[in-house]
This record gives sequence, structure tokens and C-alpha cells, in this order.
Amino acid sequence: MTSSPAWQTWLFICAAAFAVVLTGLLEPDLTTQVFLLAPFVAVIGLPHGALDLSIAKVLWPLRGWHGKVKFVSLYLSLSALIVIFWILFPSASLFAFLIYSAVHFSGDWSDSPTALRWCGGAATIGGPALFHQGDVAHIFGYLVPESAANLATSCLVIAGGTALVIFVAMLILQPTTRTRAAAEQAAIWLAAGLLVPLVYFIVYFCVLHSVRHTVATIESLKDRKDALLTAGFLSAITALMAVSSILFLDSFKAGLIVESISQTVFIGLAALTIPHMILVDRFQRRSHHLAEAL
Ligand SMILES: CC1=C(/C=C/C(C)=C/C=C/C(C)=C/C=O)C(C)(C)CCC1
Ligand SMILES: [Fe+2]
Repeated sequence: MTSSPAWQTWLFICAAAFAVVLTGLLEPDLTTQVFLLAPFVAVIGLPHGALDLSIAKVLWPLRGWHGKVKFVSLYLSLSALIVIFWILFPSASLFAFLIYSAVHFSGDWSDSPTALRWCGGAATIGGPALFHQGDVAHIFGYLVPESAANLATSCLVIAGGTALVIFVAMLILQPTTRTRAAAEQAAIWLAAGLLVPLVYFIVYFCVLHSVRHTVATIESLKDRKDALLTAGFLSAITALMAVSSILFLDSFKAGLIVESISQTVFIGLAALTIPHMILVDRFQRRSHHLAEAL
């Protein structure tokens, strides 16, 4: 998103510092972290994706209820196909998910030079693996077979390590890269190092990514009230579907609720992110074209 306001940087830094203090005091175990993750993603993370219908209305003329229902059906069918693909080919799906997540998250610094933007994308996903390899492999183990979980974690460690070296080298050698975006990325590296992976993810995904995307999208839409109401409604439906999925998965393997929640949250995010990315990318390109034309 283009030229984000400074308050977003401060909000993220404060939230990360608060999380460091709180987790230092409470030392939450994995079950507690997963139980924190689900409501945060549902209440703060999901609405940024639920604005996609309003984005689509700007991109295409979705006439009346018919047009909207058609769009939502297409969006959800694409997501359902991705879930089926994940069930059939979990390992390939995890690798693809990690790569396109890094690409999607790099968009949080879309107004920065390419190298800084890519370092940011790699930091968001590679940071936790670099500092907490065992924990990340353990969580990936809920999503894919163990060998693939370990391989994916090792790849993230390499990607994260490379990105961190490039980031530090850029800061030292190129004073022009010492921007607010770089400060945010430095905070991401610190948060990834100091926080357990799921708490880190809550803070980054909910407080930086989701807030930035929601604010930028709302600002560029005409009918903001309608967009927020629709997003609230769609988020509530998606959260209900997620609860059903957790209960359904849990009925098969009672006692493994942590696994059921992790699968629902992350495979759900993987499935929703593909149509979300396609739309956000189109919308950002359209906004850049409009900005250039003005
Ligand atoms: C599973 C998992 C991770 C990756 C999460 C990803 C990749 C989430 C992507 C979400 C997207 C793309 C949302 C779009 O808006 C981390 C952070 C390495 C920590 C350990 C567990
Ligand atoms: Fe997003």
C-alpha cells in the first residue's frame, strides 16, 4: 500500500512491545497461543479480506444482488478448490502458500525500493523460522507430513537468514534505505526474535498487515459505510464457517483441538489468500495508474 501514515508504524511497534512484555510475564504454551490466534484472526485479520467484495465492485460492475452473489460464489469456489488441492497435495501446497504469502506481505511496503520490499516479505515469514526453528516446524507439522514440515522450515531459515543479511547490509551501505519502512522491518525482526511464532504472527498480521490494508482500502472507496457493513457481515459468516470446520475436524480426532484450529486457520488463510491476492494486486495496480494519471 502506498505511503502509509506514521501512526501505523507506532501502533505496530507499541503492540509488539506490549506483546513482548505480556508473553514474557505469562509464558503462554502452544495451546494458549492457538486459542489466542483464532479470535484475533477472526476479528481483526478476516475483515481486511472481507473488504474484497467492495474492491471487486470498484473493479467490475457487479449489478444488484445477482452480481454480488456470483462474485462471492466464484471467490469461495476458488478457495474450496485450494482446500481440495491442499488435502491432495499438502506439501506442495505449504511451499506455494509460504511463497505467495511472502509476495503478498511484501505489498505492505509497496512504496519502498524493490530490495527493501522483498526483504520485508521474506522477513514476515522467514523471521519466526530463523529464530524459532523447532516451534515453526512443530506448527507446520499440524499442516503437512513431518518431513515436509522440516524441509519447509529449513527453507524459511535460509530465506530469513539471507533477507536479514541483505537488510543489515543495505542499512549500513545505503543510508537512503534508512526509512520508516526499514524501521518497521527492524521491528519485525525484533518481534520475530523475541516473540513465540504464533504471537508474532498475531501482532504482525492483525496490527500491521490487516490495519494497513483496511485503512488504505476504506480510504479509496466511496461508500465506506456500506463497505464496512458488508465486511462485517462476510467476516461473521467466514468465522462461523471456521468454527464449524474446527468442530468437524475435532470430532474425528478428539483431544487434538490445537491441530484442528491450526489447520482451519492456516489452510483457511491459504485458501482465501489466493483470490484476495489477485484482487488486491489488481486494485493496487489500478490505484497506481490513477495516481499517475492525476
Ligand atoms: C503457519 C505459520 C506461519 C505462516 C503463516 C502464513 C504464511 C500466513 C499467511 C497468511 C496470509 C497470506 C494472509 C493474507 O492476508 C509462520 C508465521 C511462519 C509462523 C508459524 C506458523
Ligand atoms: Fe492481505
